Amino acid sequence: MYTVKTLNQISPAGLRAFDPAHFVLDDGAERPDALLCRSADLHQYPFDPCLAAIGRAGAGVNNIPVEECSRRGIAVFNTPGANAGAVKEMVLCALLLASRKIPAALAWVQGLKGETDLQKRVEAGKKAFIGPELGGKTLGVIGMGAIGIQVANTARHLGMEVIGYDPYMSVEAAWKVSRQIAHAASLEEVYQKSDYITLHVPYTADTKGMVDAAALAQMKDGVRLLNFARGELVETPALLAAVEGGKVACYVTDFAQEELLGVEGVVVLPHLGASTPESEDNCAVMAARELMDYLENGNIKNAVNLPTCRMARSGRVRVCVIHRNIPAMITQISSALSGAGLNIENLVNKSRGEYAYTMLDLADELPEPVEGAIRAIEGVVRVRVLPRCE
Ligand SMILES: NC(=O)C1=CN([C@@H]2O[C@H](COP(=O)(O)OP(=O)(O)OC[C@H]3O[C@@H](n4cnc5c(N)ncnc54)[C@H](O)[C@@H]3O)[C@@H](O)[C@H]2O)C=CC1
Ligand SMILES: O=C(O)CCC(=O)C(=O)O
Repeated sequence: MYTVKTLNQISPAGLRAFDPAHFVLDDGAERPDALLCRSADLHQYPFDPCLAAIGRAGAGVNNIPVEECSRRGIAVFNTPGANAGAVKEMVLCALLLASRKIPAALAWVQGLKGETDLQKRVEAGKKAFIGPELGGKTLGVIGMGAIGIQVANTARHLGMEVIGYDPYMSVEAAWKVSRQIAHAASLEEVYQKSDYITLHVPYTADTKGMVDAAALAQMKDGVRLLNFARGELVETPALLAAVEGGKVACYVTDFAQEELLGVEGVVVLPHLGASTPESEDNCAVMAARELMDYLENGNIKNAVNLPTCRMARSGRVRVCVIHRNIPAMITQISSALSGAGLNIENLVNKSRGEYAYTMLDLADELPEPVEGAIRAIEGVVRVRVLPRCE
């Protein structure tokens, strides 16, 4: 049995995906095999040595200390694209919120309750909320991943010109981009050409504060900026100064900060981008499946710190070794096995950056001393021995 502890409200569809014959969901567990979370901040979380995996039901993993997890041999999974549709829809809404002064107009009209001459007041007052149409305007999309691509492609249907910037885009992602989307060679190009800019990059050391005073200065006067990626991408004092000075006509963000609340020209949403039943189900089910396959079979799909790795089961036990990506690891592991007279039925080895992963299927049980010998090899981070589930 494997124990999984959840750290946020996870969709019941995801919880139901765990096979009760092999998995126990226990939120009080002190030594779980896996954690399943959404945005819970795990940077100070006391990881137990038993913990083998973390499933993030969502895209961003900035709430997880990924490097520390790698050092400890904890696989970190996310659910690429599973909530992209929900965020795309919210971004489309945000384009209109930013353009047509909808939040301010709503607040104003509500304040007219009980007034006499309501129609007259409305018709006289509505001129305060005039805002431009999206058609014919240029939208700059920074980060052409699962969300950015959907936003870019859909914005074309609103009659917008769209330019996308992503120097790290995968070939697979590129196939999904409409041919009508222009490619921006630099951030400067996006800043200078766009009437609307939307951010869809992960929060990393590289992207932290990327929208600072210098970036804002390059943008068009009256630009509308949308942030459904992470609050930390935008330097708040610089943004507030740009809103105050009219450089930014509107900032719509999904990330609440005290300084942003109540500011005219700033619309703050309570991290609602992925909050649809559909995307909560998608994320939770995908994360549950990733964790189950990893815990039971050692297969890795959608890990952010380990290579994709899959092998059909054969033999009696599977030995899964996370190790440093350095020479002679496979030789040493297979020597430990052959020295004990054990035959490797099948083997797969994949690497990703500093780490590599080797799975070996053995015809026989792995004696404890041999397991110990593999653990003792310099560069081995973690060894898991998985019996074949019936
Ligand atoms: N508001 C919400 O509820 C949600 C927010 N998010 C946030 O949105 C981010 C993006 O999500 P997805 O599109 O699903 O992720 P993704 O991984 O599919 O796409 C991210 C893209 O950003 C690109 N990128 C990375 N660094 C870049 C840089 N410096 N400049 C330009 N492009 C860069 C990558 O190449 C990739 O194509 C997540 O990391 C998360 O922080 C995601 C889902 C829900
Ligand atoms: O779980 C959520 O609602 C947040 C989603 C999110 O921010 C993400 O997937 O990166």
